[in-house]
Amino acid sequence: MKISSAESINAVIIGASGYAGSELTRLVAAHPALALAGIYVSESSNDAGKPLAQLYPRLRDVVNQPLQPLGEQQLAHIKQTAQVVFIATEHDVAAQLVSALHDGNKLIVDLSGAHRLAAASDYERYYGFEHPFEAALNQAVYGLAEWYTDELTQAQLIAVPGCYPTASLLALKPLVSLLANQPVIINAVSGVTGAGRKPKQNTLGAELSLQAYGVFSHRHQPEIERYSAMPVVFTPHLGNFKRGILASIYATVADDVSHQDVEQAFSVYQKQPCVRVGHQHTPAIQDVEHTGYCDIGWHLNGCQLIVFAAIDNLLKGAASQAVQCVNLRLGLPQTVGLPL
Ligand SMILES: NC(=O)C1=CN([C@@H]2O[C@H](COP(=O)(O)OP(=O)(O)OC[C@H]3O[C@@H](n4cnc5c(N)ncnc54)[C@H](OP(=O)(O)O)[C@@H]3O)[C@@H](O)[C@H]2O)C=CC1
Ligand SMILES: CC(=O)N[C@@H](CCC(=O)OP(=O)(O)O)C(=O)O
Repeated sequence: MKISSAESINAVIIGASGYAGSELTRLVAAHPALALAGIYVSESSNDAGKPLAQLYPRLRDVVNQPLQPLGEQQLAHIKQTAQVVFIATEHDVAAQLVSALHDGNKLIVDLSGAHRLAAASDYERYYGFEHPFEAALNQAVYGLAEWYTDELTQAQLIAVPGCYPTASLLALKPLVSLLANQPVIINAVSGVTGAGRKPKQNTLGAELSLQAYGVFSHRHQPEIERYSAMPVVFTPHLGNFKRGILASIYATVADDVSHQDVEQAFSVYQKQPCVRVGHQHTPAIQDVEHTGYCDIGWHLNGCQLIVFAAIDNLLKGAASQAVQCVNLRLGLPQTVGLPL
């Protein structure tokens, strides 16, 4: 798929009323090369027919379209007319949608985890559903934009990384050759929008605190291990704030690794517009909130390396990274339409 300057690409968003989908809708509506051709929720959704701006008043006069129920007829219409389909639904729904829509004529961008792991059996183990379309797992390109740039220019199906893996992998991947053979520890805290808009007991205001969850069992552990090619101990934490992730990563470097070596490793991001790195920096969520940046800070003391990475979970951790990937796929500068 190539575009000329006079042409805009028809893009639809399924799951547009969710936290990730609504951010994505805002970015696509303002994107100079994309035309927002439809926004969808489930067929029986309570929000079907409502303008998106009724749910999110900050989108008044920004997105005027109504949310459409996704029935058979709408699915057939998307199949015939859309050039880019963004999916921001639950993982199992996304897997079914990719299976229904995948035809080689459109770019599918899946923000869920349904195409990030290697084998159908991983989905039974870590996601608790039977994957309907195993062949898609081989075809999907992992959308960590700074690292899979060449692959993304050819992709038909993009698996946008999870929010915790985005922060963790951007911090870890440059370091792989410097680390000693010791487990890497990742402790990451997320704002509550990471859990989605559907109400749940543990996301009620009165229940929120700061608490670990998913100990030794979170589905992002295999995702981080797959794309860093190293064993990690990953522990997510839910915080009592709305958005953002701070990952604190503890690693041991090999005996002869110097400050210059670490500096050199992170210079891989020198020309990357969405990643900002600083020696002895301690990144804060407020500095990346509502932006598509990942801020990284590193500290070396002898062989002990501590790296911090901060992102907005809904942007670099989901919606803006999805747009960054589409920009690469369309041959555009990767920052077009990104909130930087
Ligand atoms: N929140 C985050 O920080 C991140 C989320 N993600 C992933 O993105 C996806 C969306 O997450 P999030 O926005 O938080 O979730 P939400 O629960 O906030 O939104 C889910 C959306 O999907 C819609 N939906 C549900 N079922 C269907 C269906 N059968 N057909 C069409 N639309 C449907 C919902 O609308 P309705 O129910 O009314 O139909 C809603 O619009 C998930 O896979 C999540 O794991 C990835 C990275 C970060
Ligand atoms: C706070 C919170 O609940 N976070 C979510 C992660 C959200 C995310 O990145 O995404 P994927 O589901 O797309 O992998 C969780 O731990 O399940």
